Amino acid sequence: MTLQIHNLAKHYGSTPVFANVSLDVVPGEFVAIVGESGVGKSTLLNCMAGLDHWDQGTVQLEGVDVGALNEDQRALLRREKVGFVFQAFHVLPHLDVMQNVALPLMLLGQDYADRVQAMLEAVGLGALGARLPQQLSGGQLQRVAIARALVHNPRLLLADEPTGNLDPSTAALVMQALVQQCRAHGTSLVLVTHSAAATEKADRVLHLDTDGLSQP
Ligand SMILES: Nc1ncnc2c1ncn2[C@@H]1O[C@H](COP(=O)(O)OP(=O)(O)OP(=O)(O)O)[C@@H](O)[C@H]1O
Repeated sequence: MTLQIHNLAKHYGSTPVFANVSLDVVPGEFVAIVGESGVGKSTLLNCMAGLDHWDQGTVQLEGVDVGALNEDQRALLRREKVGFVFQAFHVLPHLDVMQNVALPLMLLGQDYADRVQAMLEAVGLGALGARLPQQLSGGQLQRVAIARALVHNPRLLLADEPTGNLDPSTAALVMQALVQQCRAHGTSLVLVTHSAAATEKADRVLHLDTDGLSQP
């Protein structure tokens, strides 16, 4: 199992965000999570990556109990096993496209030249490696983020509203690249979104509300 969440509950102070969240994600599966604004979708995604703390329940990533790890151990697990794609792209402006995509491999101390170029070609950016982010369109920037998120072959990719800043046709191309690359790498994908179009290729669509995840 790539991800196992059991009975997760989270509060901010005395305000409950969600409770009773349980989810199993198998290798290569694409799960989309939808739900009203403010219901805790981003918070749940952050808990999956051990970036946020929860009050009750367990999160296991590839069989590792994330709640039992200290911050350094969580960071290491994340670096090896998880990739992220966010709405706001989060590419580093002073690094060129190749350097941005190489970052996860550099942090892991792995060889990157061939792998980065292959990843850029896979998302249709093979000729743009030397460009700076400011010289790219929104759709191209998000494809850089996808290449960077998958370059180290993580087991789980967490995508938080990855098409939120894109027009519908660019959004469709970005989702196609995201799903295609996850499938090609056997990477499980958990996507949080408001976009019905973005959920189209999902194996499962789940609805988050204050009392957990359910089929919509
Ligand atoms: N650091 C924080 N301190 C207190 N409350 C917070 C904090 N971060 C988020 N919240 C609250 O927790 C709830 C869940 O936020 P979250 O961003 O996870 O929701 P979401 O479902 O992803 O929303 P959206 O769809 O609008 O992005 C919201 O009510 C938000 O106001």
